[in-house]
Amino acid sequence: MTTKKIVSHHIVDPEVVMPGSKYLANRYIALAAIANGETVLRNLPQNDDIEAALDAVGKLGATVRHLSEKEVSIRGIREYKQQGTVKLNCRDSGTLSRFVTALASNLESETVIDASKQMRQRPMAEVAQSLRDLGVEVSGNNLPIKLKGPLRGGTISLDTSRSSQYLSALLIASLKAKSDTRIKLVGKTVSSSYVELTKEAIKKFGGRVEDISSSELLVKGEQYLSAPNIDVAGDVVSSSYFMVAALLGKTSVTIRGFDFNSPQGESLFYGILSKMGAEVECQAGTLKVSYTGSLRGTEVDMGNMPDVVPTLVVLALFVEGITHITNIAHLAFKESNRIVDLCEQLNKLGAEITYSKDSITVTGGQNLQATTLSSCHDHRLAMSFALIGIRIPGIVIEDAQAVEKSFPLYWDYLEKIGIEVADVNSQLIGVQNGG
Ligand SMILES: O=C(O)C1=C[C@@H](OP(=O)(O)O)[C@@H](O)[C@H](O)C1
Ligand SMILES: C=C(OP(=O)(O)O)C(=O)O
Repeated sequence: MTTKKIVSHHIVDPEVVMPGSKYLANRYIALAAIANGETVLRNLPQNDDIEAALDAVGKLGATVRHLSEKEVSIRGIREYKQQGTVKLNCRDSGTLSRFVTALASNLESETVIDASKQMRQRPMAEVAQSLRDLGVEVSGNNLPIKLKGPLRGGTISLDTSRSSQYLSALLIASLKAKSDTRIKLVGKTVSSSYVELTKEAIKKFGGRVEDISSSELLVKGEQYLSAPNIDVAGDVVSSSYFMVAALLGKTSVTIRGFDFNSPQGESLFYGILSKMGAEVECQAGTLKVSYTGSLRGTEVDMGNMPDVVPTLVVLALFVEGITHITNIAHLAFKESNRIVDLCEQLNKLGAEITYSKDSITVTGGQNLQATTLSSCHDHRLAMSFALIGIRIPGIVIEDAQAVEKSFPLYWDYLEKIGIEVADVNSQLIGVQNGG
């Protein structure tokens, strides 16, 4: 386990360029794996989730070749049948677990899909049941799951009230089903902007998803898919940490190559910051966020911005007044319970935070004490908690290697913008805490 301490900072108007989006990369890798021919992906992020995704599609029969550090070529699966049972490990990736389970259903051979202990706890039943309804033999409702296709197509009812990833997974996999797939949505789709991201990615490969109504979609089977070259745009969620770092450091940040056209809800995070009093300038691919002297709390529905909730909660600790975040019940099913774990950790600082099943309320401006916080093995908690050190030097983050999931170079990026990060010997912390 790695432990990091935020020692001090001297952030002055930094400029940053984000690595490629893991969200887009996950979609392009899945689609390239079932495309007809070869796809070259450029500016691919290097992280644990993406390594696991490339490994998984390779095992399913796609040909993966690394052309350079950030460039990979994927030739789509030609034979939808493997010799013997294929075993896949999705590590900590929820997106991959859902996407690859659906994709593997196109194979007529057997696949066993497993993941980390943490991922085994996250829900999969909705995907498993839908695949059964589409003709796939599926054992189990949580990982590890064993399945044997093919995906025949048909009509299903899908509950998307815990995760949009189920729908994204089925939309992608159904493009290669033996016949048409009709998906009737039950319950309110959470994180719906991610479904738009999926539809856009499918379009890039020439695929089609038809919206029959707001709660029914149709995907024609055996579609021809092709996208020879794709540049992966910058990660909008990763950029949130640098915006908040600048505001806490009472300075500005310039983010080059920001993906303003992204349908992903989190791409509008800067709008919340502007409402809180930050100055925001958007200009031809460049986003600049500046501190203007004061920030105030806000009321915001973050149903479509799940992954930047921890970033906003950390900022809210240091602004005037109350920040009330609503519509986030689905955060309970992430790498950690991002309502309970996030708030319980921050309460250790002496923060005034309350939470309910679907909301978080933070009263800013409290007197906070530096202490040790656990990331709960959640990369987003680790990255957000580190920012607290800008205002309260001495914050220690345990299980800091969780960042490898999406942003292994995070600590280096912080150093580059002027935040001093130290490695801590965990035995020493035990002594300091009397442990
Ligand atoms: O489709 C995706 O890439 C994702 C969808 C969201 O999940 P939910 O739909 O489960 O909220 C998001 O939180 C996750 O990090 C990635
Ligand atoms: C929730 C996340 O990812 P996943 O669901 O793919 O594990 C995330 O990146 O914050």
